[in-house]
Parts: sequence; structure tokens; C-alpha cells
Amino acid sequence: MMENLHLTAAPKTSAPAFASKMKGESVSVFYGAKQALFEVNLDVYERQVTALIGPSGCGKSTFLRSLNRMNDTVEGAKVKGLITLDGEDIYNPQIDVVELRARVGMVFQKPNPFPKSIFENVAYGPKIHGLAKSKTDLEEIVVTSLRKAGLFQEVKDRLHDAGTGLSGGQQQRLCIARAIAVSPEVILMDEPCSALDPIATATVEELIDELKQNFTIVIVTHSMQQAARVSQRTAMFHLGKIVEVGPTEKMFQNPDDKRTQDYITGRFG
Ligand SMILES: Nc1ncnc2c1ncn2[C@@H]1O[C@H](COP(=O)(O)OP(=O)(O)OP(=O)(O)O)[C@@H](O)[C@H]1O
Repeated sequence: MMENLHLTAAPKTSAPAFASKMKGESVSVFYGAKQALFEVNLDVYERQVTALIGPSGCGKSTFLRSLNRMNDTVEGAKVKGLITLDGEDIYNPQIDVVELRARVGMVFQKPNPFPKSIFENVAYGPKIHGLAKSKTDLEEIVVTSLRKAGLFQEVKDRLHDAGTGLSGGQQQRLCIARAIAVSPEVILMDEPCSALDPIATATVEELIDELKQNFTIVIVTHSMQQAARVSQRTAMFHLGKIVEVGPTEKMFQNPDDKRTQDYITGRFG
């Protein structure tokens, strides 16, 4: 009997190569009467960098912002469809949005440190989320986060100086340290290097590459070189839809869709 059972068991299916950390299914976003996204599907794989590319106004930032409900803060914005984090619907009314945004952090285009000290910028999140039990704990979180953001060596002697006094590239790494400090699982980056010079950009790109060991990253970028350098998977948006998604190498060397081909070779956008 046992033998029969064994023989009739379903054939083994190979496990997926990567686990989905976040998943968007049929995601549509409206700003009032205007529809910005049309039934978008995207899997965001754990501990990978996913790049969102496509011409201006195609909905990349809109999709990114729907992954941690930042669109909730936009008057008249409405999200339809399903977005999950570890299989859980993030638009479920039971979800605590503050906690969600700690799990799915965000780094913006323009570095936006608070008008406070470097230390306070990083300590703020852990303080409001009650992550530190003591002053020593808090100091450790701040130092570790600054180290992970590749900034500690540069600022260790001036932790109590204003964050806004740093260079643009340092400010962006401070914002990354601030995002890391609350131990997020996913970090969303909306054109994080567009305000930075090439040297600061290279530093932040190296950092993104390192961060993927511990975090899942989704990045919106207009730079094809950047998408090719930092991401493992790329999704091409066009007029509110994803027209192609796949391994970055394939997307750049041998895309299936003509619109991807045209966009990456600079023929439109
Ligand atoms: N707050 C808003 N209110 C109304 N319409 C908006 C708002 N934000 C974005 N849109 C519209 O939604 C569409 C998608 O915009 P989105 O910013 O997501 O595109 P994008 O691909 O990120 O563009 P870009 O590369 O220029 O940043 C555009 O038509 C834009 O005008």
C-alpha cells in the first residue's frame, strides 16, 4: 500500500529560484478620474534589486509608492488590485500603515534629512518605533546603520552636527542610514542618485549592491547604466503598464519587446 502511494505521488516540481517578497497583482492606480496604472503585475524577489524603468510619466513612481502606501497621502489617489508583503495584503484595513512603512522604507530623489543632527536623523525612527531599550542600544543602532550606509567613517567625529551640513551624496547615504535604522525588509528608492554627482552616484550604487545582501530593493531610475549596474531584475513600464519584465541582463541584451529595445537604446523617452 505504502509503495503504491509512493509510486502515485505527484512528480517533484523544482522550487522557484527566488522567493517573492512583494507581489503586485492587477494593480491599477487612479488620481481622481485619471488612471495612471493599468492592472500591473509584478513579483519583487527577496534580496534582489528590481529596477523600474520607462519613459517619463509611465507610472514607475506611482507603482513604487503603492508598495508602501505612500499614495494614501496623495489626495484623490485610489489603488485597486492586490499588493502583498510576505503574502499579506498591505491594503487590508487591519494593517498599521506606520508599521508597514517601517517594514517597507523609502529613499527619495532629493536627499531630505531632517533639520537635526546626523545622530538624531538616524535615531528618530528607532525611537518612535521603540526599537532601543537604552541609550547604549540606540547609539549602537545609529552607529550600525551609519556603517551599513557606508557613512560612519566620514561622520564619526561630528555625529552631533547638522545632517543638512553634509554633501549631497553624504546626505543621501544619511537618508539610507535613516531608512535602515528601523530594520526594514524592503527599501524603495525613487531615483536616489538623480541629484548626485557621478562620484557620489558611484558610492551610492556600490552601497545598493551591498545592501541587497540584507534587504529587498526596488529602485526607479532614468539611468539605463544604473539599472544595468545595480539590478538583477528589470521591469519596463510604458503608458501605465508593464510591457516586459525579466532578468536585467536579458532585458538589456536581448529584450522581447520592441518598446524595451527602443527605450534602452535611447530611441524614445
Ligand atoms: N499626485 C498626482 N496627481 C495627479 N496625477 C499624478 C500625480 N502623480 C502622478 N500623476 C500622473 O500619473 C502618471 C504617472 O506618473 P508617475 O510619476 O508615476 O510616472 P513616472 O514614470 O514615475 O514619471 P517620471 O519618470 O517622470 O518620474 C503621470 O501621468 C502623472 O502626471
